[in-house]
Amino acid sequence: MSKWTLGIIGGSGLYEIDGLEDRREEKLETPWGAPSDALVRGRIGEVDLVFLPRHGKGHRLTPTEVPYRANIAALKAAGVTDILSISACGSLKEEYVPGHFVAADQFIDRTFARDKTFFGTGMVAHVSMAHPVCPRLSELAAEAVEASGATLHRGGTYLAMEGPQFSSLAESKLYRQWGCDVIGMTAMPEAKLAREAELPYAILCMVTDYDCWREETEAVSVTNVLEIMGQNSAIARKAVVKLAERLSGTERTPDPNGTDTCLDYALITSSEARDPDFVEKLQVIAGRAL
Ligand SMILES: CSC[C@H]1O[C@H](OP(=O)(O)O)[C@H](O)[C@@H]1O
Ligand SMILES: Nc1ncnc2[nH]cnc12
Repeated sequence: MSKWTLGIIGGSGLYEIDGLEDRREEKLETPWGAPSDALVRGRIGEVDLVFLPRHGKGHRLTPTEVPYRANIAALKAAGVTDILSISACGSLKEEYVPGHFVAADQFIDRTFARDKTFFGTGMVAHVSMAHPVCPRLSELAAEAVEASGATLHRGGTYLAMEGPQFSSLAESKLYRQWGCDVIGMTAMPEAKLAREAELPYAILCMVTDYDCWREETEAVSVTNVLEIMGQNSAIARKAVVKLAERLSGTERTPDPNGTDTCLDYALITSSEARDPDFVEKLQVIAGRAL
């Protein structure tokens, strides 16, 4: 039976998860350097979990400094089958109230100072990002949040900005006009790299603020983000436990959208033109398809 190994990337305010049996820490190096921190491994029921705090313990890394490639490569090397990201975000919609959760399913990538691909000279690949989120994992995560007592919105567009400064009023209004629902600084290129590593990816956004567009509300600041997160990170941690319990003992069938094998249709460089050293470097994330 094929088992689930859940990778959990914890964002701002989520530097640990609960309920892990056989908890142990593992320091890993990848061809793209070290991940944000040691991987925390353990088990809930029959599901293996691998947790990684995105900004490192103590929140040391800015959204630009997060080693996204090393993080995804480390999770892949650890045998993760699916990734759930948990991220703090601002609301761009009246009805997405601080304290609510959003299982976003689309992204607009406005980041510009990050390495966004594992591929390059000697090995070119173009994966599809039409549907960047795994609907199966997203639905399971949504149910786990609801079972933990929080309000959850299914679907939504996440605007990924570079940061680390928050948006100007003009930007915030523009993103609302674009139809975006939430704003954050980290889901890109994380979701793109997960796809390149053939790892289904879903995201739970914890709404912490109304960014700066809402006239009757004070503009976002770290103080109000931390306050709301303090009240809600317990729900996120509870949801992770419920998700693992729900998956425990169930077979992990192949991803319905084909992410497990998406490189079969994405690699374009002919065998003779591939750079052997680069192919070797890619083994950890793309070995199945090379
Ligand atoms: C602490 S407010 C800004 C910070 O919070 C979010 O982090 P994450 O996505 O890792 O939860 C946002 O993206 C910014 O990095
Ligand atoms: N308003 C906001 N903008 C960007 N990232 C955020 N993370 C939490 N709130 C945010």
